[in-house]
Amino acid sequence: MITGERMAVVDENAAALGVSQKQLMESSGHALARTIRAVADTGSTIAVVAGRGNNGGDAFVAARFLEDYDLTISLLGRAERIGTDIARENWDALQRAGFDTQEVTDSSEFDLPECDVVVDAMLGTGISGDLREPAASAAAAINASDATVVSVDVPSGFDANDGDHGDDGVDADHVVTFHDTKPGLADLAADVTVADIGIPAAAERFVGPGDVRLARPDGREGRPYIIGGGPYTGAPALAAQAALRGGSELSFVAAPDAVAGEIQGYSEDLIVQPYERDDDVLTPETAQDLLETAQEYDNVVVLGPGLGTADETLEAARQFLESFEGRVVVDADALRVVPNLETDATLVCTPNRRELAGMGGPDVDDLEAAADEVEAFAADLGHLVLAKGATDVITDGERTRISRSGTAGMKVGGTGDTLAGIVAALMTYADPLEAAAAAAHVNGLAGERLAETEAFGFLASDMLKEIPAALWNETDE
Ligand SMILES: NC(=O)C1=CN([C@@H]2O[C@H](COP(=O)(O)OP(=O)(O)OC[C@H]3O[C@@H](n4cnc5c(N)ncnc54)[C@H](O)[C@@H]3O)[C@@H](O)[C@H]2O)[C@@H](O)CC1
Ligand SMILES: [K+]
Repeated sequence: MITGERMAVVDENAAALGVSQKQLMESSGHALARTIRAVADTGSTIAVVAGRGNNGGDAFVAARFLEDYDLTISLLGRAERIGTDIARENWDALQRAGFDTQEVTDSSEFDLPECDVVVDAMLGTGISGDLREPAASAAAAINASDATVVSVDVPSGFDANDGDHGDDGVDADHVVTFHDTKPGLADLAADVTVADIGIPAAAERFVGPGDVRLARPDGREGRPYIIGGGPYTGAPALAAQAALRGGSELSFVAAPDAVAGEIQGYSEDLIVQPYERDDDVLTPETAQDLLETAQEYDNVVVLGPGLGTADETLEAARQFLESFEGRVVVDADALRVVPNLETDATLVCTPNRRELAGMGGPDVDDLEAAADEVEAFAADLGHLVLAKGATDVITDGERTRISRSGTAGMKVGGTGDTLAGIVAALMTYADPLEAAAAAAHVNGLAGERLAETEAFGFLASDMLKEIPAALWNETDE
C-alpha cells in the first residue's frame, strides 16, 4: 500500500536513478492497455476521457496499444493547457499519428460518445478537493452510461492519500493502479489490478530528492528547543544553528549559566536561556523547569548535544523523557537512557556506531548491510532510530530507508550535531520518519557540496551555510 503523496516521492527518486517519468508513463499506459483489452471484446467501441495531468497522459500512451479498436479520445480542456511535458508529448504523438481526438473546452459541450468501454483518465493522484467542471459533468455522464468503466490509477474523484471518494466521483468497474495499491481502493466495488511499471526498489529504499521535497519546510516555522551544553559548548551551538538553516524561525538553547555566554558567543542568531539554578550540568531539578517550558511552547526538543555523562545529568535526561509527551531528537550522551525508558514522547534517536552498540543495537561497520538488524532493534526499542555512519539507516521498526549521501570528510567532529538540528527543523512539518530520512540525506549533501572544493578539510561549522542549498536547491535540479 502506498499513498499518492508517497508515490510522487518514489517517482521523483526513480527519475534521479535514471528511470524517467516518461518511461514510467509508457509502462503505465501499456499496463492499462492490457486490462482494457481484457475487458473489451474485439470490435468494441472505446471512449477515453482524459484530464490535463499525467493521469490523462497514461491513457494517451494506452491509445497507441489499442489502435485495432474503434477508439475516440476526449481531452477535458484545451491541449495548450496540458499540465506536464510528458503528457503533452504523448498527446502530440496522437495528433501526428492521426488518432481520433477532440478537445472539450466547455462542460456543456461534453457528450460521452456511444461506447462499450469508457477509460476514465480524468484525475489520478494529482486531485485536490471535489471534482470541478468539466470533470464533474463528465463523471456524471460516465456514471449514467451502461459502458464498462476502466479507471486509470484511481477512479476520478478518489483521494489516494486518505481513501475518500467524493460523492460525484466516477463509479469504476475496473481500476488499473500503478506500482502498489492505494489506501481505500480495496473498499470500492471495483476490480483492482496492480500493475508493475518498473520502478526500481531502490527508489523506495534509498532516500532521494523526492523524500527531501516531501519533508522540507515550505515556510519559516518551528522553534526547536535544544537542551545541551555543559561540559561541551560547540555541540548545542551547531545543532541550534543547523535548525535555523533548516527553516526554523527561532532556535533556543537551554544551558548552564556558566557556559551560556560562550554558546551565545558562537552565534548572535541563537536565543540562549541560562538555567535558573547555579549548576554546571543538567540536573533533575533543572530538567523539571525545562519540561515546563518545552510543554508550554509545544516545541520539538533536541536533548543531548554536549550534556556530558554525569550521573545526575543522565538521571535528568531520563526524567525529562519520562514526563515529556512531545517530539524529541535524542542525541549523544542522552541516548544511554533510552533503552528501557517509559515514555509517551515521540523519539528520534540519532546514534553513531558506538552509541548504537552501547544502546544494545548491532555493532557493525556497514550499516546498510545490517539494515534489517537496525530495523529489528528499532522495533524492540519502540522508537525511531537514525543510525549514523558512512551510510545512514533510518527506521521506525517497520519502514526503513537508507541514505547514501555524505563524504569521508564528514568524519570530522560536529556533523552529528548539525544532523540533529536539521531533524528538529524538519520535524516541525513532516512525519518523524520522513523528517529523519530527509535530514540525514540533506546533511550528507551539505558535506558533499563542501567536499567538491575542500576535500577532507572542511568543518561541521562550514556545513551550516550549505544546508539551505542542499535542502531547497539541490533537489530542484
Ligand atoms: N507518480 C508516478 O509514479 C506515476 C504517475 N503516473 C500517473 O500520473 C498521475 C498523477 O498525475 P498528475 O500529478 O499530473 O495529476 P492528475 O493527472 O491526477 O491531475 C492533475 C490535473 O488535475 C487538475 N485538478 C486537480 N484537482 C482537480 C479537481 N478537484 N477537479 C478538476 N481538476 C482538478 C489539476 O489542475 C491538474 O491539471 C497518476 O495518478 C498516474 O495516473 C504514471 O504516469 C506513472 C507514474
Ligand atoms: K482516473
